[in-house]
Amino acid sequence: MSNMLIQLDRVLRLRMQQGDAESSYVASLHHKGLNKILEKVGEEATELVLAAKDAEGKGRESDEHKALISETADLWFHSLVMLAHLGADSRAVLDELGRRFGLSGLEEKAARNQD
Ligand SMILES: N=c1c2ncn([C@@H]3O[C@H](COP(=O)(O)OP(=O)(O)OP(=O)(O)O)[C@@H](O)[C@H]3O)c2ncn1[C@@H]1O[C@H](COP(=O)(O)O)[C@@H](O)[C@H]1O
Repeated sequence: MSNMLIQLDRVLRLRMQQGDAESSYVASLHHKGLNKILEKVGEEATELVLAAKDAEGKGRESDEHKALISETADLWFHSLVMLAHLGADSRAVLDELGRRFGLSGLEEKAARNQD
């Protein structure tokens, strides 16, 4: 899975460096700038919340679950475009998740509140 993200990061970076806004959606987003990218991230997050509400109680083969997966992919994709625009990529996010792996969220929160 992370291999797919790393390949996608590479394409997103290339589109930012040399993509044509007329023929590439990613290049067009970079061309429009951070505010447009953030607008898309916000829009996709809202669409995901609505899809998740619709998917509650439905089976994995239902149209609602297919929409849930599709909206999650849209949000991940636009978040990766945002990271690329700001000079970061999915590797840093995967490293952060790796750092957290096995660390209880509640324990981490308790340790933070002691600071
Ligand atoms: N994974 C994606 C991907 N997911 C979603 N999208 C596009 O995201 C866009 C936004 O979705 P919306 O439903 O909001 O569409 P919209 O209403 O037309 O968008 P706006 O007019 O509001 O901008 C759609 O045009 C989708 O096609 C993606 N576009 C590109 N990729 C990947 O990025 C690569 C490079 O893409 P290009 O730069 O277009 O070549 C592709 O090969 C893919 O791997």
